[in-house]
Amino acid sequence: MTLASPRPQTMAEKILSRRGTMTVYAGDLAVVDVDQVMVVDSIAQSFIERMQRDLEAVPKYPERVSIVIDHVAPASTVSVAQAQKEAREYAAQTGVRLFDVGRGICHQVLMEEGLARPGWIVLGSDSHSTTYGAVAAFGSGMGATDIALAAASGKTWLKVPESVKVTLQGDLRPGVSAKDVALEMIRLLGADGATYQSIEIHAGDRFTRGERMTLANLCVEAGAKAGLVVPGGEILTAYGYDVPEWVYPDAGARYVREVQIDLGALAPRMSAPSEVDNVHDVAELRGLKVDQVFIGTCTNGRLEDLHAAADVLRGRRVSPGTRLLVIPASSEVMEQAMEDGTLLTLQRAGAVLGTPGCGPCMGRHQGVLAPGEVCVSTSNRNFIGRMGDKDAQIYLASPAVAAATAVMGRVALPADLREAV
Ligand SMILES: CC(C)[C@H](C(=O)O)[C@@H](O)C(=O)O
Ligand code: SF4
Repeated sequence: MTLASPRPQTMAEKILSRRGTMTVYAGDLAVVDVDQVMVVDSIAQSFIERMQRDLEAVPKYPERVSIVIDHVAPASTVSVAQAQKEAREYAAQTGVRLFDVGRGICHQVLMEEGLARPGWIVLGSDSHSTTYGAVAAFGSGMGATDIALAAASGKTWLKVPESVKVTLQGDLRPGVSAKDVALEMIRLLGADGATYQSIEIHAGDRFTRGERMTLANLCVEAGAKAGLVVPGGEILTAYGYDVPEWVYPDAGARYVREVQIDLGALAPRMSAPSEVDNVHDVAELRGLKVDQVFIGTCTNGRLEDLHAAADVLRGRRVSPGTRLLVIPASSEVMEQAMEDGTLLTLQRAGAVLGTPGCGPCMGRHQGVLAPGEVCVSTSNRNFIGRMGDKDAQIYLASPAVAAATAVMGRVALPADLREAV
């Protein structure tokens, strides 16, 4: 650890300095208190084994540990059902929180439950834990062993990451969304372009909490350790968060790389197989025949995403020969979408609605792809074999583009539908 000095700090350095109780810079090893530890169903068995067999420990602060049954929920096989049963029993014995089948995707649930807050350090057994950066929390994914150590001790150690500064300028044109910005960011940085770095996104007061989640979520696709969206204006306080002064990066902080994105110049984007940074304008891929469209996930399964899809699908039908799966990110999202009629609009358009959770995002159940099939998904990964067969192809896009594609049965922009009427 470096002795206190006046050198300006990045947001990651600020948060890992823990409210100014110490002063750390990129490259330092920091031992920090962890505010929340999150364990997903798929990792729960190894987590429990590490805790009980290797560490012979119980969670030091049970209220700081959450288990979420989301990736394969409801269970698809006997062994999955058994693992989930053990996770429930473990939660009952130790007093850690358990969010069971149907509550939703881990990152969405933690956010809704207020278990990620500005300045917090949140570790998850899931790579997309960078999502918590949406509310200025240092969120990071770790493996079962590190997660178990954090649960047992209430602390973790990590090397303070270098930071990349991404500055968003101007205003988005109509029809262009935070997902398009996120895909463009990954293209600019490259799939390994920010390995073990913190991506610090300067977005001003643009973007809702959900949109900020989309941006922070994709950061791990550039290899980032964390993705921190700097709170701008009153945006987070409007959601009821208390934003302490010490989370903000200092002017003059040191970045390893700086990138600007001119929002006004951005058109709807699409990531083509089989790397997330293979990003093109949707217009270039227009017309490609699509078998399945999936709207959901921790990237784009929120109410505003379902609204964007319903706006396109209202009064229209999914193309015969194309399947549209819609899976709300959480039970809260599902309830709101029921109340305001969004789900009815989607159902009437021919969508197949699923239980809140990860759905087919990582190819475990509820919509895996056959060889040769093409899927447009609002998720964050299009690797070979990600959603089923290795010869299936996945294109990543925004909910509006996904919805337009479902109507046309081919890659399309919402504007193409208006022309087709
Ligand atoms: C199952 C889980 C560990 C995995 C992850 O780490 O991200 C999954 O959520 C994914 O998106 O690939
Ligand atoms: S929705 Fe997809 S990316 Fe998100 S946590 Fe689930 S499997 Fe991972």
